[in-house]
Amino acid sequence: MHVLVVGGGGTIGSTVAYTLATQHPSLEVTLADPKAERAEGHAIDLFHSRSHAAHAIGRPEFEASTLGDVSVVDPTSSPEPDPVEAADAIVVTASEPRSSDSLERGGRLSVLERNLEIASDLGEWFASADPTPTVVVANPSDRVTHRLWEASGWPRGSFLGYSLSETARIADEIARRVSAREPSNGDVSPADVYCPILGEHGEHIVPVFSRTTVDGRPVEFAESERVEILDYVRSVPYDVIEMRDNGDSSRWVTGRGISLIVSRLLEGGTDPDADPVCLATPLDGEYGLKGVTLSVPVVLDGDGVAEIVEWDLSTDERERLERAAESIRESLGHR
Ligand SMILES: NC(=O)c1ccc[n+]([C@@H]2O[C@H](COP(=O)([O-])OP(=O)(O)OC[C@H]3O[C@@H](n4cnc5c(N)ncnc54)[C@H](O)[C@@H]3O)[C@@H](O)[C@H]2O)c1
Ligand SMILES: O=C(O)C[C@H](O)C(=O)O
Repeated sequence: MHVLVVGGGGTIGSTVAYTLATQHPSLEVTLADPKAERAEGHAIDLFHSRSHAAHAIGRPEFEASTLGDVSVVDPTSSPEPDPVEAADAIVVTASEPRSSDSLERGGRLSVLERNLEIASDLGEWFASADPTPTVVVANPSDRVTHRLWEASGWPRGSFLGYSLSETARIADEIARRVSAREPSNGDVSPADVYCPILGEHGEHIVPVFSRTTVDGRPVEFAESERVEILDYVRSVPYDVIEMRDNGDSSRWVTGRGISLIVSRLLEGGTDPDADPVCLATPLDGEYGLKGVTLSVPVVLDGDGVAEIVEWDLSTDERERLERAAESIRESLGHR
């Protein structure tokens, strides 16, 4: 199996590559980045990190003969053989560098114009290869996913815009709040919280409070609490950036979430009886929306989105989803 990480010399791309390479020692990983030397620095380090584990430290983690390679290509030099053709899954983290405008809430939109141009170029590159499931991380991820889909000519189900970190963030905040309500019951773990999030990866997130559970039981929040929960989810990635000297965004939760999605794609999809996962995919009438890409519940197979699941939403959730769609359409110039 082969994964291509486009933007693999950067923070998120190299973190995804590390996570995948250590989880799947035989996986071939290619890092595509115009900063090829920087990518090569990651590739050498990554290869050492995975080959390390074949040596006996008490016992080897895997058989040395199954070790996969980590390689680098410069996408601007028409690499042959084409790594897009070789890939079983692609991750796109290619992005304009973070600017001073991107350091606060709403900052994802500051790289819109340049990242749409990058997406158009990548789409042209991808177009000559067979459709391959592609997880899009570069921000603003829903708009970039939409542009990449349009430019590639691949089926819409090939594209999955990544927005899942918000699910981890909201679970953490809900666990804290529910624990504080009844301290005598002990702490609730975020692992016991289920709160899917639809909509935009940005200010227009739509937490589905009507389906939220703690330990499998429905949980209610007053409107004032919902506002505070939303505020936390929107702000915390920017607090993380600031705490890390405005250098990198949330590489660990993002790297882990993307690696989980890629792992499921390589295994042939999600379990049919598991909860759907919320990822951005181009819509064609689902939820009454067309010509826009935003996060909705999806079931995965080995090619990408096998099915978009249409949940019954509350009136407030539906209106918020429509507002998210409007905001995305507007910034793409689609009215
Ligand atoms: N969706 C999410 O949840 C989420 C989370 C974190 C970061 N992000 C976004 O992911 C993107 C990457 O973040 P980062 O911190 O890794 O940035 P980064 O600047 O460290 O890395 C971006 C990399 O893309 C490369 N690149 C630029 N143009 C390219 C092209 N045409 N082809 C291939 N590579 C190209 C750059 O050389 C650089 O190495 C940003 O847009 C960021 O906002 C999204
Ligand atoms: O890169 C960012 O601006 C933040 C990122 O989208 C995140 O959710 O961590």
